[in-house]
Amino acid sequence: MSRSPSLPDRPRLDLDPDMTPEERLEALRDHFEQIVEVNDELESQLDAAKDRRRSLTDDVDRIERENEMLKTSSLYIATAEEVTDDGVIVKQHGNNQEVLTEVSPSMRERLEAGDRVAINDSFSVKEILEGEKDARAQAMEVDGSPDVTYDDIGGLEAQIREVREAVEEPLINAEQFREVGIEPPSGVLLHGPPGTGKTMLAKAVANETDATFIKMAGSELVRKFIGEGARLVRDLFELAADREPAVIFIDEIDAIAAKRTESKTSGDAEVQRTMMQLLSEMDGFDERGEIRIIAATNRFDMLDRAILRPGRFDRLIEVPNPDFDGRTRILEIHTEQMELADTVELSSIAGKTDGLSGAELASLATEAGMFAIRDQRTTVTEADFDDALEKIEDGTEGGSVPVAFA
Ligand SMILES: Nc1ncnc2c1ncn2[C@@H]1O[C@H](COP(=O)(O)OP(=O)(O)OP(=O)(O)O)[C@@H](O)[C@H]1O
Repeated sequence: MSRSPSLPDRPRLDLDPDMTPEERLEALRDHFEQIVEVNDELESQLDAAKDRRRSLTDDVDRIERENEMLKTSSLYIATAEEVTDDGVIVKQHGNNQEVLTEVSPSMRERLEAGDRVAINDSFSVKEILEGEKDARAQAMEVDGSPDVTYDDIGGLEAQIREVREAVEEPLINAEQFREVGIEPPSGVLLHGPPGTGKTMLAKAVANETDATFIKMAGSELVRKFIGEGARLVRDLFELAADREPAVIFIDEIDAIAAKRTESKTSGDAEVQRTMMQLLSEMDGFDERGEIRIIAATNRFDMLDRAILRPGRFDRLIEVPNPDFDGRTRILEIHTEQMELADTVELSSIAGKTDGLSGAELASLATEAGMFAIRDQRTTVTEADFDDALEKIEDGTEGGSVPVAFA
């Protein structure tokens, strides 16, 4: 810090009684000039001091802001790896940095190895993230033996054929692919409107190949597990390797693989990291063994084309809303267990339901059953289907899409 400049000496007036009036006048003039000089000097010192005060005030404001930011600054997510006598070893997510840190005795009592914790810049454990212990379990749906079969899927014969060829064959006849010397498609992307059977297709392939079905929803990765997307994608592939043969199903992939937008918010950076992790997992996937990847989207137009390059999601399968035959078959499937009146013509209902998805047709069947129950009947009539259709159409017009009962 610079020292304050010293004050100028106060001018002295020495008047000798023996002085002539002229000499006295001269001395007074000199004294006056000295006073003016000192005054100028003091004024310039005052200006400098004011400048300095302004700059110090700016510094104080800046430090106060920084202090405020530090007090409210983000915490990082880490896993407590080991609780030792010397402290706790935590591993920060994202950069995998491991540090030994101290915790308060009360926190230490509650902390167990494997807990997810929030740490600050100096790695102090600020919080134990209860209930979120196993993000991996929450973010992924693992089904060792899904019970959906191809027969449960209506109206998607061509899509079933393509999925079988792209996913099932390479899993069952891996050796044959090697002998012929061709690479099976890396990933399959199912795209089409919501509720058309994309998830069912992925589950049916896993069922048919006795593979574990592992589902992860892209939207959840970016909404619920902020800051952990990339790690969870890595975990997903690790889990699939542990459980092979496995079918990885990434639903709503558009949430992590949308075209890059102009904005550069931290949220975008995080989504970007998650997508890069997915791409790198897929690119390093030659030695993957018996793992196949299926992704699904309702927003094909939004996808970043990088994920469609060869070696990534290079087999595109469109899964549209069902046509007339498809709707008839879906209605057959979903009314199989229902007591229908002999007069019910499913083809007639299919004729009235153009534009409805498989999920909406499933919902229609359930709603029709509800109308019969309300009327205390055990047999469902075509009028029940008409009432149900009206209700579903009202719901759709109001903006809410009916929920399908799987
Ligand atoms: N083609 C179909 N055949 C029979 N049932 C179907 C069909 N499509 C959808 N359904 C019914 O709708 C439910 C939801 O379908 P599914 O989850 O497979 O759709 P999705 O295309 O994955 O939807 P989203 O894009 O919203 O995730 C299924 O459990 C089933 O009851």
